[in-house]
Amino acid sequence: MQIETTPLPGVLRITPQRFGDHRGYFAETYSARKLAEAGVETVFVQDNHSLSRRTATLRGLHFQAPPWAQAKLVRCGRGALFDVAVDIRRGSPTWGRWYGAELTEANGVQLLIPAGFAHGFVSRAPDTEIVYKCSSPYAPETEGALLWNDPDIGIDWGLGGAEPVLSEKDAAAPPLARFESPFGWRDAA
Ligand SMILES: Cc1cn([C@H]2C[C@H](O)[C@@H](COP(=O)(O)OP(=O)(O)O[C@H]3O[C@H](C)C(=O)[C@H](O)[C@H]3O)O2)c(=O)[nH]c1=O
Repeated sequence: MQIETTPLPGVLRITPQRFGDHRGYFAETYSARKLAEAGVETVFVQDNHSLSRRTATLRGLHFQAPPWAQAKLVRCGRGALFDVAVDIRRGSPTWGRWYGAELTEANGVQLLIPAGFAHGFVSRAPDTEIVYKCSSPYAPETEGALLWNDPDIGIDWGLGGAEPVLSEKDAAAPPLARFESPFGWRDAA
């Protein structure tokens, strides 16, 4: 399992080892022991799985506020997606900065996104399935959202001019300028 830092401190890029043979491949997609060896002690309590039927389906930017803030370990189970994390911790030196990576079933790459970051992704193939572990259970009363195409964040989703498929909630999310973050820079997750 390769665990690498990214240009956005706190967000990690994880690539599990794949053992290929004539049948296909095997990979440990989550290992508490290997993450702990790399200093990652996050305890996950819920697995999520969503299917996005159409290419350019965009879900995000979402988070849950404390005390139900969620760190996420994200991977693509089928198809391809571009996964994005945005630092929304007030006072953080990287406030409002984003990092994205292409996660595909073929590359097996994962992102570990700490609590205090908003998360979103856009599908890059039909019938794309995202699978991710969360460090807190679903708490809808603490859910928040940030506008996916806020120019002050400036995410390049790689849409190539395609109109994204959005939920009503996501289309109406506030931009950073009108956003009250529940996260402080040094808040515990
Ligand atoms: C997130 C969640 C949702 N639900 C139910 C609530 C709705 O009836 C239905 C769809 O929920 P939603 O439209 O919020 O799903 P997404 O737009 O994919 O939201 C997720 O997308 C971004 C990328 C995330 O990182 C979050 O996990 C989450 O916000 O699933 C649950 O029952 N449990 C849950 O943990």
